[in-house]
Amino acid sequence: MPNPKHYLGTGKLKELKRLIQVYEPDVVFIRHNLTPSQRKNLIRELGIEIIDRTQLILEIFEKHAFTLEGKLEVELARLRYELPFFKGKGGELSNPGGGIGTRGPGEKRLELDRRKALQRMAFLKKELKKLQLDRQIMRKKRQKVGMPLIALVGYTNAGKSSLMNRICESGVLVEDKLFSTLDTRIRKSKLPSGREVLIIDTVGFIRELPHQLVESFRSTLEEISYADFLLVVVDASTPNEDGRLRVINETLVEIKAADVPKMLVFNKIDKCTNERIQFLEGKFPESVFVSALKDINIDELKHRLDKAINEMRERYVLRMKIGDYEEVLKIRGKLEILSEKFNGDSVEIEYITDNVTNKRLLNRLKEAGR
Ligand SMILES: Nc1nc2c(ncn2[C@@H]2O[C@H](COP(=O)(O)OP(=O)(O)OP(=O)(O)O)[C@@H](O)[C@H]2O)c(=O)[nH]1
Ligand SMILES: [Mg+2]
Repeated sequence: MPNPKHYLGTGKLKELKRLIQVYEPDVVFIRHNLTPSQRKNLIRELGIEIIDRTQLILEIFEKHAFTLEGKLEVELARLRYELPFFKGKGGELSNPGGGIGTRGPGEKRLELDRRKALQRMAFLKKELKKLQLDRQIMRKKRQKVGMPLIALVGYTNAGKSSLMNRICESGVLVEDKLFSTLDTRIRKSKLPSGREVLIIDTVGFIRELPHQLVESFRSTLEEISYADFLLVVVDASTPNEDGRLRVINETLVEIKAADVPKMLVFNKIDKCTNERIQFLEGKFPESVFVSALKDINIDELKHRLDKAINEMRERYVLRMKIGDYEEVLKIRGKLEILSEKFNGDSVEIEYITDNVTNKRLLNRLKEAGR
């Protein structure tokens, strides 16, 4: 049972004090989430900076916030996290000058900070709303361009960014105005069949992401659910792949991306023994084994990706007004039409296509307000 005052029990606290005396660290990291008062009490008790899980994760996200939206999200999350620290003790702040608890200058400052923080948070929320709209527009433009969007997902340090560099044309960022300067994590790649795809790098999943943080980064993570295909990147050289895969799948469910078709990519095989690779191959026969660093099997990965995207072909039936049929005919070449049934002012068509094209078609019809 964690001690409510310090989080650590008296014995642990004593031990920690001794360790601090011996090693004189600059900071102590607690691998759990502390309440503001626990952190305050610990800092007071130990006389040293204390960092808890949420703070550490915030730092990681800060490091990864390439986009304006990401940066604002991190700032908002940090303020949300820090807000309770601005609070004074038991009601003193809400009862200015009253009774025993006359406020000192320090508390006044705290109240000021708190008000400022709340103002800033309101501002950030407003800005984020605007950016979300921009993102929607961006997404629509991207769909019009018609390239499938492939997201690299997985744990931090699995090698997603390295893999992205390998798969994509020599470091060219997709800087087309279409994608705006907001999102520089998207790059273009040409697969062996000549099909062009967009690859998006994402922030690594972190185990037991604190709930308030999932909330804060929802829009960044949600982008994954709009991808047409996921490459789930796993570091093959570290054990417990099952645990990591479970967390990845749970996170994908949480961000509503569980239904996106995906392929498992084991990276860093240059660091693995042959036995380890054989073991994983036996366990995950559908996956691809690569080394982004040593450029092993990257061509194979591209071929498999090509094939997977082409195979996402299914049979669809769509009924619509005859007037809307022109939208369908615009991309007729990409549809294998099996039948057309005209009935009054509507038409029912049955066709086969890949689901990227189909999704795009449905979006077009939706956009046209139909
Ligand atoms: N040995 C080996 N190291 C690799 C390989 N791929 C990536 N790395 C190393 O692994 C580390 C992490 O690689 P990144 O590409 O930054 O990993 P990431 O998944 O983008 O990490 P986050 O952005 O933090 O989520 C770097 O030091 C890479 O050089 C590989 O195939 N083999
Ligand atoms: Mg990365």
